[in-house]
Parts: sequence; C-alpha cells; structure tokens
Amino acid sequence: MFSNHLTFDENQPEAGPSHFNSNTNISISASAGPSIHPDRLALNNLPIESNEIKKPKNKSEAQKNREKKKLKKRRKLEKAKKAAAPKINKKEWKSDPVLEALKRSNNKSLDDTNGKKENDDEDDDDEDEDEDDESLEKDETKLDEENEKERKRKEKREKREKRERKEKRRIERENQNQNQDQNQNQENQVEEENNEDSIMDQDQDQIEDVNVNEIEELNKEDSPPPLEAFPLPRSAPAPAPEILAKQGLPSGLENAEFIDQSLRIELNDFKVLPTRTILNDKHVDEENNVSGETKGLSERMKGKLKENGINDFFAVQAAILPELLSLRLLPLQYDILNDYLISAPTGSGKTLAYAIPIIEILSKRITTKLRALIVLPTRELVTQVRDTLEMLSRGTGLTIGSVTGQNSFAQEQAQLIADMETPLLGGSSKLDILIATPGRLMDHLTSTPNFTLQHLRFLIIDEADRLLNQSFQNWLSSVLSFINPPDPPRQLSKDFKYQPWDKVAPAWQEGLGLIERNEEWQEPIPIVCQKLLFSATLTRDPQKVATLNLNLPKYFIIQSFTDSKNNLIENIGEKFSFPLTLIEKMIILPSNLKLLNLIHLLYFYINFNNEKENCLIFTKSIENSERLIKLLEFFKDAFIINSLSKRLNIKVYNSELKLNERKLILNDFINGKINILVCSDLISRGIDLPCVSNVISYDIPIDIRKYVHRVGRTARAGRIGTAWTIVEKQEALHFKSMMNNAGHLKSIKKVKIKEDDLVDYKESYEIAMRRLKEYYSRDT
Ligand SMILES: Nc1ncnc2c1ncn2[C@@H]1O[C@H](COP(=O)(O)OP(=O)(O)OP(=O)(O)O)[C@@H](O)[C@H]1O
Repeated sequence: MFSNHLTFDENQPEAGPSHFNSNTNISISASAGPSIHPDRLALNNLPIESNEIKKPKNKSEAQKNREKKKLKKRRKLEKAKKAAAPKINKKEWKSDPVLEALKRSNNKSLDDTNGKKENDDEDDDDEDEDEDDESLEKDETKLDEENEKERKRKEKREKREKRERKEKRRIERENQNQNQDQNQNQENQVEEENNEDSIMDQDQDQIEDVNVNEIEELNKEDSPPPLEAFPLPRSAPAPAPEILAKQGLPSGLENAEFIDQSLRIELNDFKVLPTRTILNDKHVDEENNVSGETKGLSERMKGKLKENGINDFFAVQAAILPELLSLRLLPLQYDILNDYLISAPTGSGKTLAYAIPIIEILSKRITTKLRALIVLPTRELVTQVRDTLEMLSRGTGLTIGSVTGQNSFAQEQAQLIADMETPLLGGSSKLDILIATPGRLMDHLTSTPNFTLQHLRFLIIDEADRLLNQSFQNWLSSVLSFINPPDPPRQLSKDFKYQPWDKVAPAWQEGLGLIERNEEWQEPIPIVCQKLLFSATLTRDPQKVATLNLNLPKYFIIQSFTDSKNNLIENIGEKFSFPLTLIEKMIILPSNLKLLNLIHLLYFYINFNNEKENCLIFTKSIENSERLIKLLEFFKDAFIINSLSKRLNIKVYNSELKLNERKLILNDFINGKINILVCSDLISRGIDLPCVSNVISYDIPIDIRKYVHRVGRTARAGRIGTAWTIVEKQEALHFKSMMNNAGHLKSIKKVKIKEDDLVDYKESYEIAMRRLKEYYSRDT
C-alpha cells in the first residue's frame, strides 16, 4: 500500500538504522525522492506501515472508505513534502542529533508497542486527518457503532501513547541540552515542562497544536534552506518602439514627407500647388485664383533671388514653397490652413524657405498690421534674418522690425506701435513683420499698449528645438494665448470709446464682444494664423510637438536618401541629417597633447595660404576661448615660419565682446581678414558665415545637437567643408557612443597624428606655455 514511499529490497544495503526493522533492509525508492532526509522519512513512514500490518483483514465498507481517504490525504502530503524540499546531495546528509535521540526513544517504544509507534510527523498528520475523520465518523456512527467504539478506543490508546512518547522526548532533550548554556536550558525546560504539563491537561485540539509546533521546531533545525522566493510582480515590458513612436504623435506627423537633400528645382521650373479649400463639404483644389490674389513667385522676387546668386531652390525650399506660396493673405473661411514642421540640415536654406513666402504673401496687403512674427533664440540670428528679409522685401513697402533688448524698451515701443495713447481693440502696428527673441517679445506683449498678435497670418519659430526647450516665462503658451481670441468674451468698460479706424481681426470680434453668434450651429470665425517650425535638429519627441497645439500639421524631413531610413519610426529620437558636402574627422589623443595637435592641425593640415581657407575653433566656455587665443598668439610669435607661410590673424569671438565689436569681427572673418576665429558656442547655431572651410571642436560638444550645429557652420549651401573634433582619450567612449546613438559614427574618419610630427612645434609651444603662465600669474 505504501510501496511508493518505501521499498523493501533484500539486496540493498541498510539505509536506515537497524532498529527500524531488524530483519528487513530498507531502501529509499526513487519515488520517495532524495529531498527528504532519510531519517525523517523512515520516521514518517514506519509507524504507518506497522499500523497497516496491524489492521484487521475483514474491514467494514465505511472503514475502507476512511482508509482510502486517509491514504489519499497522505499521498497528497507526501507529494507536497517532496515538492517543497530542495534537492540535497545524499552524501551531505548527516544524522540529526535530535532525531537520533527521538529514534532511540521511538525504538524502545516500538519494541514495547509491537510496531504501533508513529513519529511526530506522522502523529501530526494523523491527528490532522483524525480531526477531519471525526466529522466523517459522526455521520457514520449510526451505520457502524461497533467500529466507532473500536475507533475511539484506538484513539484513546494512541493519545496515551503519544503523551508517553512526549514525556520521553522531553527527558531526552533535557539530557542533550544539559551541556549547553545552563540558564538558557533551565528556562527552556521550565517552558517545556509548563507546556508539557498543560498539554497533559489540555484537550485533544490543544495537544495537536503543541505537536505541530514541536514538529515545526524540529523541522526548522533540520530543514533544508528555505525555498527560493516567488518572483515579485514586475511592470509590463515596454511596448515596441513602433508603438511608442506613435503614442501621442499628432496626426500628420505619422505621415511625414521625406525629401531628398539633393533635390534642386530651377527658379523658372518652379510651380505652386493649387490652393486647397473645402466647398460643399468637399476638398477642392483651386487651380485658378477665385479671390483675385496672384499666386506663386513674382517676377520681382525672381529678380531679387537671381541678383543674390540664387538660381535654383534647395530641397527644403522646393518642398514647402509650392505649398506656402499657394496660400492667400486673407484666407476664405474654408481654406485648409496647415501648420508645418520642417526638419532640414544646417545650411540647407531654411531661412529663405519661410522668408520668400512671407514677403510674397504679405506684399499684397493694403494696410499695415503685424501679420508675421518670427521668433529666434539669439540677437545675432535676429539680425541675420532681418537682413535677409530686408533684402528680399525691398520695393514692396513692407515694414520689418525687431525686438531683442539691444535697444531701450521705449525705443522698441516707438518702432513697434503707431499710436500708444488711444485704447484700440485691434491694436496699432507700424510693422508688417516682427523678428524677436522670446524674452523681449513677452515684455512687449505684457507692457506695450496696442501691441496685439490678433492679425498674425504667420508665426515662425526658427531653431524650434532650442526655443521649445526654453521655458522662459512659458513664452510659447503665452504667445499662443495672445494669438487666440479671448474666451469667454471680454467685457468692455463703459468708458471705452470705439474708434472708427479701430480694425479688429474677424476671429477676435466675438471675443471682444463686438458681434454675437445668434445660432448655436454657427461656427466661430477661424483664426488665420499658421505656425511654421524650422530646425536642423527639430525635436522628434512627439510629446513636445503635441504641446504646440498644431492644426492639421504637415511634417517635412529633408535628409540624404543615401544613408538614411526614410520612415518616421527610424527618425524618432536623436537622428539628424548632415550636409552632403561635409567631411568629418576626429583625432583621439592624450589630453597633454591636445594643444600640440591643434597647432599641427592649423599649421599643417589647413593651408591658410589659400585665400578660401579659414577656420572656426569651438571651445566649451568663454574662459577656454580666452586662454586658447592667448596661447595661439604666443605660439604664433615664437614659431619661426618659413618665408612661404602666412602669418595668421587669430581673433576671439564670445559674448564678452560688445555687439558692434562682434559685428566687426564677423565682417572681417567673412572678408578673409581673419583666418582663425576662436569662439564659444555663441555662434554655433544658425549663424550663416559663408565660406567657412574648417570647423574645429577643440572641446568636444556636450551633446549631438551642439555637434550638428557646430559642424553646420561649414559645408553650407552645397559648399565643401571639413569638421574636426579633438577628442581626449578619456572622452572617446562618450563621444563615440554619442555619435553611434545618432547613427553617425561611421561618417567620422579617425585621423592619427604621430608624435614625431609634433617635434617641430615643441620648442615654440614650450615658449608659448611659459608666456601663458606668466601672463596669468601677472593677472592674478
Ligand atoms: N537656393 C539657394 N541657392 C544658393 N544659396 C542658397 C540657397 N538657399 C539658401 N542659400 C544660402 O545658403 C546659406 C545657408 O542658408 P540658411 O542660413 O538659411 O541655412 P539654414 O538651413 O537656416 O542653416 P542653419 O540650420 O545652420 O540655420 C545662406 O548663405 C543662404 O544665402
């Protein structure tokens, strides 16, 4: 019956102590599993076996059923034990002194009671089962009273035997513990004695509880290490990049249009797209201009462009000019007015891509209102863009102004507003186009009377990624709120006097309480302002873009088709495109050789005898640019150059200089009077210095965006340029992984400069270093 627990094999050597069965060898069967200590196993099973032997052969049906149930339970228990116990190498098992003592006392009892003994575990099991059985028996007593009596007698006998065994075990344990700490022992003994005494007096249930506790204690001492904890709940794995990319991606961005960077369209072949509108719930492409506005590129504009050497449109211009030039100055109510996001490499002609349509569309205006606002991150860029717009708008009558904080606030107000005295709902503007830095723009929006953005037709955010990261006074959401009409409508004060020339934008009339919508179904007059965002490193973070509240956004990505994967998923994250004509190199070196290598680069690799060669050197700080310029000047003085070599003109350019000084320096650099310009990142972004042939990052850029903008100062407008990055050995890992993450490492060629090549410069370099030290010690 229990053969699945124990097998009796006469050929096997003795597995347990001989007293378990003096005549029969006991071996542990495979089914018993190696996970249970053999001593414990033998103790567990032997009494059951002996009980079985003792059972009468002619049992009643109820008794058989009970036994079957018992057997089932026992099997379950055994299974659970096997599963719970970890596998332990049999060889490592040592006999447990407590168990040994138990066995010895059991052995005696076994002999005495003729095989009726049970070990503690078994007791426990049986008691548990008996408890269950008791309820069964109650139901069955009527059926078999005799058996019931017999069972009760048996139970009483067993309980008595158990008590006796317990007493023996207690004595056994006391003897064992005598050698240990006596005080502790005494305490335990008293406790145990108390327990035992109470056990003797308690009812059956209490006895069972104590037994269970004791067995647990014994098990603790002997038990194998605890089972491995169940794994804790973990967060679900991140969704696939494709799904992530699409989360929160405004519609339109999913369907980004990819334009090949090498695309060119000749000015004469250029055609605008039809104006798109909705008529009778249908999209209609309006080929002929029903509103009478002329569409497309004017002859005047063509002439201006050709005058400036522009004979064909670059990819970014070819992509969006046909769309933008089809727009009306005064859109009809159902014209489709998209917002645009344009990501194009540095020097690819983004400025003209928005400057041309603005000038072309606004030049059709009759009255002056502020209709275009261009926001840029720096004063330099504002000046540069203003120059371009002024050049293109000459002869149109458009007025262009800028606010950057360069002039006083009052001067700027005078430039912006025609009438600051009369309160006007529609504002009063002297300008058609305003170019601004965000900080100064906010100041005017909050403090300049009659300055309003209600008439804006275009809001352009250039270098958008940088501006989106600028939280200055939460400028972007403020600007957007100044474009939208007041909601709920503003209540005008009783003193307010409406002036007949006060022209309020149609979309604002309801918001200013001038008109009321009679019917619920009447749609509000739409805002006509379209947003255009440009950058070489335009954020592809869908969440950031989503904050712009774009209307029907269209996303153009201009990049090289040769090395990029043209789908949005691949382009989400820090993936940027570079000018096709850019050559990139890096020199990895120990930091003590950095300066010498830079000198070698300047005096060997770049041929300044060629008029067209010049160099921008980027450092990480103003201090570094100051130190470097000093050292290069001292070196230039000390270095004996051969008669063919040119003496280099080196200048520094950083924000410490006054604005007019900066202007002069940039002019001299552009005109070839300065060969090397050592600068901070002040001009790394957006500044268009034509003909920069070399860019050197003396200190590595802190991130990939900085890298893109620095190297983008060369190789502009289709010209060839070289970008060098000097990487200290300890920075190499960081720099390479940065480039690798951008999928760009392969495009950067590694250049190795031998130490022998530096020998010629060493003497002059040492002189320069000595002078530099003297210079700075004098300073302090
Ligand atoms: N179609 C064109 N043909 C010839 N030159 C052009 C054309 N379009 C732009 N350029 C010239 O290319 C240069 C770079 O243009 P622009 O400054 O607009 O580039 P960008 O894309 O804004 O660069 P960045 O991202 O660095 O600001 C300018 O000198 C501009 O005059």
